[in-house]
Amino acid sequence: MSFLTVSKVHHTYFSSKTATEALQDINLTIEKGEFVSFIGPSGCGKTTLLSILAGLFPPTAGKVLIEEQDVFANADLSIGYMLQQDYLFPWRTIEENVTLGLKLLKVNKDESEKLASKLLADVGLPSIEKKYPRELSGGMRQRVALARTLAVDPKILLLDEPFSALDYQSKLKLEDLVHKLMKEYGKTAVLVTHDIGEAIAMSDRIFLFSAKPGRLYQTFEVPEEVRNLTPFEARANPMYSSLFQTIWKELESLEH
Ligand SMILES: Nc1ncnc2c1ncn2[C@@H]1O[C@H](COP(=O)(O)OP(=O)(O)OP(=O)(O)O)[C@@H](O)[C@H]1O
Repeated sequence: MSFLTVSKVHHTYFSSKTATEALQDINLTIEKGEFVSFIGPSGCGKTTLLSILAGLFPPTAGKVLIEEQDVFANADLSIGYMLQQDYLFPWRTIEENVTLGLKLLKVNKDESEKLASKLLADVGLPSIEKKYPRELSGGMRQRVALARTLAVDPKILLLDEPFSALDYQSKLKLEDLVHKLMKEYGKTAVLVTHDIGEAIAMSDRIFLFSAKPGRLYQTFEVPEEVRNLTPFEARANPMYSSLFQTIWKELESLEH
């Protein structure tokens, strides 16, 4: 049995006047510890599927199971979400932001603060516990958001374009960091991105979706040689360039 199974998922958004079919018959599996990306033309349903994986709403039809449990029916399945915006609370210190989820889980204060310090060091931000979000750069704030997400030890991390608001250098650095930590912590992750290069550099597999309605069009396996490199190093590998060309052409054919 796979770690995560998406089975016969359809989703239609209904309003009083219209029905928009966002996803049609999506079937896929993700293994434990795998890093996968969802890519595809705008409107192909990437965010809709990620929201369904997060259990935010149920699909119109079909099921999503994590370790054989329905994600929508089991609110206690711990799922980490990282978005384009960091959503840090400005009036709370960095430590308070990182430990917020732990507080809800009733972890004691000493233990939470110890974990926050370790995670902040892991994301390359030691000794900033007592600072406030306004004192940090965008890249630093996203690192804090990553520490906050990891603090609750989620079974899976759902990453919805978490690097897209950053400048290019910060984006590359954060990609390397997320990639390294996901491997170190043995986490399963799903990344939604518009950036083919980012998908190849970070993932084990890439799911390409077509639009109107969103269907799973093709799956690409990233060659092992590329997977064994950091995202930064991967970009200089000839196999990366070759896969980039292939996916680019497929994506272009879907957009015309
Ligand atoms: N809340 C909603 N109500 C109605 N229709 C919606 C809603 N959210 C998304 N849609 C529609 O569902 C389809 C899929 O949208 P979704 O945002 O999942 O695609 P996406 O691939 O993430 O797009 P993008 O790459 O532009 O972010 C689109 O046609 C969109 O207009």
